[in-house]
Amino acid sequence: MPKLVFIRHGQSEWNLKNLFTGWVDVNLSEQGVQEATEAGKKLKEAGIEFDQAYTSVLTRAIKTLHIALEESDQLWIPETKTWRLNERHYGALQGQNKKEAAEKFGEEQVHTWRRSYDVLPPLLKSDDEGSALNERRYANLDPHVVPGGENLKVTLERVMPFWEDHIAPDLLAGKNVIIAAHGNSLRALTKYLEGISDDDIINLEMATGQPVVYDLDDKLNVINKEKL
Ligand SMILES: O=C(O)[C@H](O)COP(=O)(O)O
Repeated sequence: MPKLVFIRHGQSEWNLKNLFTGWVDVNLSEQGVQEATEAGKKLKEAGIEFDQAYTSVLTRAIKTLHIALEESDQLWIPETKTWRLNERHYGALQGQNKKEAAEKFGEEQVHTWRRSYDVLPPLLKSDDEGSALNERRYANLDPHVVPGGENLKVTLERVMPFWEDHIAPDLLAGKNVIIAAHGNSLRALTKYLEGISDDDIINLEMATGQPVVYDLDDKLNVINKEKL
């Protein structure tokens, strides 16, 4: 029975400042490093041995993975980084303070932007200097797939090809997999894996730095879910 572990990155510097982050590449805060270290200790205590790691191309998730793996003596395992596991792109909200946005646009609007399944945030234009099109790490992508803002639905749609092509085949081959990613890319995968409805997904939160361990059957149905 394969095990699948999701871990949202530890607290980031922008989580600490309460800023919309999305594809902006910010570092872990001191607390975030601590959370990742704790996560690694818990994985070690639980005796979970991984065969493969996946993460995004964003520093906060990569570092969380490395710290947790090092702490559990598994830094050597194969790992793959992909933009498809990035945080959802928060469009023109990126860099704005979440509390100030709620004062400006209203609590309800901001909650809808943050948690609804299919409402898009205000989009970032492709000629905006903050556009991901200006970043070397996305230079090999077809510019059409580089988003200017995503809702959870679009995030799920860009995560799924990677799940189908890489993660699911590993699990079907019996490998234990860890995915270190982000609040919303992991909410999208959780929705898929647990069959959560478009309405109910609004209530799902991912804690920073907390491993979520799934036992799956040989058809990748969830047998057990445990938060460490
Ligand atoms: O991108 C961000 O701002 C956070 O990592 C996730 O934010 P959210 O909880 O507002 O979706």
